[in-house]
Amino acid sequence: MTARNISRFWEWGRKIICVGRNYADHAKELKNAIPAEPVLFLKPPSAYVREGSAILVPLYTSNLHHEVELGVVIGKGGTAIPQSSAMEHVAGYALCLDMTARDIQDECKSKGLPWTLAKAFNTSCPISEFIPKERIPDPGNVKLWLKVNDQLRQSGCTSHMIFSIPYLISYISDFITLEEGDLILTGTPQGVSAVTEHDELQAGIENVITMSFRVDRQSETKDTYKAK
Ligand SMILES: O=C([O-])CC(=O)C(=O)O
Ligand SMILES: [Mg+2]
Repeated sequence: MTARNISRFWEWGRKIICVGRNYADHAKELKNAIPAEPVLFLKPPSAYVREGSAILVPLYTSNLHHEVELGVVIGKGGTAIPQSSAMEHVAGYALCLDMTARDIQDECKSKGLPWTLAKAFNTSCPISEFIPKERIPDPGNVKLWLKVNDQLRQSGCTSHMIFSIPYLISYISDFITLEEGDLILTGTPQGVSAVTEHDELQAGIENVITMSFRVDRQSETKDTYKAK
């Protein structure tokens, strides 16, 4: 048996914990209140998609949005981790997209239902290569950007996060035990917008990494989700 390698964390089948509304400009563009505590939701490991494969638009949405986010890869698990030692639990980072079926999310919000079908579908979590911790000495001050068909749509800096990475690790681990190989998506800055099939997405962490994905339509005709 070969040893597991954290640089292929997406193969481990661990949790993807997402933070929402962590940038005031994005909360504002969707007319959401600035949260007093982090807003959390989950994606399953089946949401991962790697460069070379396409992001598939679910058949039930007509408004699939991109959200570029810094991902934090957990290297050492823990429960009730204090903020002061939170960074010792980080193995590295990944550039991530939190693909969101915005129309479905709006509907779930209005009905008071969970966001699962809006956020957790197959290919809803495109990720870059693993970025070792040393390559981002200050994760609280990196620039994220995203282009659709060469047009800049999102450009933000992690210094504008409402809740810092140590705060998020500490907060989450009070409720959900963090395990080696878990990924935390830290929220998106403003500029989210719709993508459709044949679009080309490019995203980057300035001076660290870039990645690209194409968008395709789901080929199956099975559409079991009934919105009405
Ligand atoms: O769907 C949303 O707007 C919440 C979210 O994921 C984010 O802010 O990154
Ligand atoms: Mg998000």
